[in-house]
Amino acid sequence: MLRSCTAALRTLQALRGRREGVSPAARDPVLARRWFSTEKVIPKDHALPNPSWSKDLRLLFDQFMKKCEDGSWERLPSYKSKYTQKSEDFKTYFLDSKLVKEQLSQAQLFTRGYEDGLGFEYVIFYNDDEKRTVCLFQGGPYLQGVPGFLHGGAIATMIDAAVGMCAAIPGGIVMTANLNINFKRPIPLCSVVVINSQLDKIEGRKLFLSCNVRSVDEKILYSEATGLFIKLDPEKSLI
Ligand SMILES: CCCCCC/C=C\CCCCCCCC(=O)SCCNC(=O)CCNC(=O)[C@H](O)C(C)(C)COP(=O)(O)OP(=O)(O)OC[C@H]1O[C@@H](n2cnc3c(N)ncnc32)[C@H](O)[C@@H]1OP(=O)(O)O
Repeated sequence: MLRSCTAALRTLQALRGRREGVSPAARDPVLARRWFSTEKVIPKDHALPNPSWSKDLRLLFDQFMKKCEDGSWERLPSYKSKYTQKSEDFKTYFLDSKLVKEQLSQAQLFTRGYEDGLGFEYVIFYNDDEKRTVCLFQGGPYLQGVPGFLHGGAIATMIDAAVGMCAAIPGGIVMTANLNINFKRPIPLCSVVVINSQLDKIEGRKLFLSCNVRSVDEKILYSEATGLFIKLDPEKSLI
């Protein structure tokens, strides 16, 4: 069975421990054909070490992989994502789903758009009991802002992605409504930082999260953030 289209959502669903509604394959014959085809497309999981990873990043990765052994933590795979199950679910929120499908077939995840080591190198781990994620992030040379330091937009992007995953696992289909960041210290280019995200509360469709970005030795607090994510209303179109 074809797995490439479903990997991202399956991970989320598995972590959430439940499946909701009718399967998209049951609704979409094209997707169903793809799922049941014998063709095997194995997408590259980018949340794994590559030669550009620094010693710091590898050491932290190994430490968290150890924590995964008893099941308390889970490494979240990450794909450039041509056309994923998540896209399929999002499709229902757009008016012209055919057009969106064509566009999505070309789309790539923003944070995975660079060659290894040049942009966003990261891996996210999730702890379901504590409803929190830890993102290990090494920002490459193409993310420069002030010379020698990471661009604030790149930091915001990575915070959004990390906090977003922390919201999406319990919340399902969510979008960022508000992201508030205090940049306290500049992050040196190519250094490794740890982005800790925490789900604080859920009120109806609203998920409130907080986040901090620290150095590997935890001595430097680079940024702090809060985020509001909204679970999308299936009755409302996004556009
Ligand atoms: C993130 C999951 C992805 C999982 C996929 C895995 C793969 C890869 C991972 C990548 C992770 C990337 C993460 C990136 C996430 C993003 O950046 S999303 C892009 C940026 N965000 C947007 O473009 C959203 C634009 N806004 C909207 O579309 C809408 O405002 C909304 C959908 C957010 C909410 O609209 P609607 O559903 O109509 O809700 P409302 O009725 O308006 O509001 C509901 C309640 O929320 C309160 N609220 C809404 N917005 C705000 C706000 N900005 N601040 C404070 N409160 C807000 C609103 O008052 C309502 O509250 P009550 O119910 O009345 O109490």
